[in-house]
Amino acid sequence: HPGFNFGWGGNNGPFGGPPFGLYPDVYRFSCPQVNDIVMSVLEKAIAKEPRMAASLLRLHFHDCFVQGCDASVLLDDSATVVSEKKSLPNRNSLRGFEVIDEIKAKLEEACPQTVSCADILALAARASTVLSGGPNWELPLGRRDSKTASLSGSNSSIPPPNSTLQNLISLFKRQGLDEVDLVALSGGHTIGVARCVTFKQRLYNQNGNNQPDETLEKTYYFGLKSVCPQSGGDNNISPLDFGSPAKFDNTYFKLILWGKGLLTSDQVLLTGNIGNTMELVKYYAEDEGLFFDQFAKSMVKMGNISPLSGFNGEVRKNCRRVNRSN
Ligand code: HEM
Ligand SMILES: [Ca+2]
Ligand SMILES: [Ca+2]
Repeated sequence: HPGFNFGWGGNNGPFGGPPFGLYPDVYRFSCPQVNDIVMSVLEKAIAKEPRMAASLLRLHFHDCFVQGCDASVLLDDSATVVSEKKSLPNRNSLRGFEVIDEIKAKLEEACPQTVSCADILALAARASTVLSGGPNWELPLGRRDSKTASLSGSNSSIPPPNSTLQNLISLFKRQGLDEVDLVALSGGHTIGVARCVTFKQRLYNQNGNNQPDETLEKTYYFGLKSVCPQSGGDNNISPLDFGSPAKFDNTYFKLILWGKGLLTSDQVLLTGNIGNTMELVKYYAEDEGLFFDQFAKSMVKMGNISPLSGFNGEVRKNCRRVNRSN
């Protein structure tokens, strides 16, 4: 939108946020250093703990799938808010909130009440991808923050790890995302880990017959059993991509071809037998550049799910709570 840069990202005045939807240059005048600040905090955080990149990427996903990308996921319980942090997909699982707080604090110092928490999540997801060796992309900004959260939405909209391919496709479709987006974005599992409780069913009772998932490669299966016993050990963790858990690459797709996808939702992209997801897994396993290009496009698409703009929402001062109305 050249010519539309009026500094609307300021968000302080009566005109609220950008009236023209999201665009990359929103903070050009109001907070030109926004990306540098995000990058510098994350460089340190990820150097200290590589997994933090994965946790932040996932945070943006879990935000966007519930009420859109509005930072609803960051709100704590309060008199008016029932937090999403307690939902089945989120509790004992989502992490990175302190790092988001740190970025927000630095941004409030540099450009008070300007950069929304929803934009911080989108910027942190991109920075995490880049710092892990993945693609960069031009990121539309100008999202505003919600005054509400949806615990029930979080429970119903985020796909569970034992989803069938049909289920995954329909949950993504509800967000305006297609099968290409589903396969590319699942590639986010090229970094990070999952808890035993999220893949245990595959090891011991996939179809209610007390048998493991047949699509699990045998040596991988035995390895997983040692991390994830039939009873107990629910919080033991295993990499989603054991080939390169801290590197953003296409190893995730290669492992799926070899029957070494960790979650049911990973493996069914190959074996689910609907549409062209199998071909897409093969393409991305063969051609990392193709995966990177599509991942970037699909991240922009996911980041555009129902943003609040204009007069809607607010720019929170503290990402964990809504601003006071008086
Ligand atoms: C396709 C449907 C998806 C399902 C069923 C799914 C499920 C899961 C589950 C069960 C975990 C482990 C959580 C835990 O053990 O506490 C996980 C982790 C993760 N997910 Fe997904 N996910 C999906 C899509 C995505 C997407 C679209 C992204 C981002 C683009 C993503 C990024 C991640 C990352 C990076 C982690 C690791 C987090 C960490 O190590 O802290 N996932 N996912
Ligand atoms: Ca949200
Ligand atoms: Ca990897």
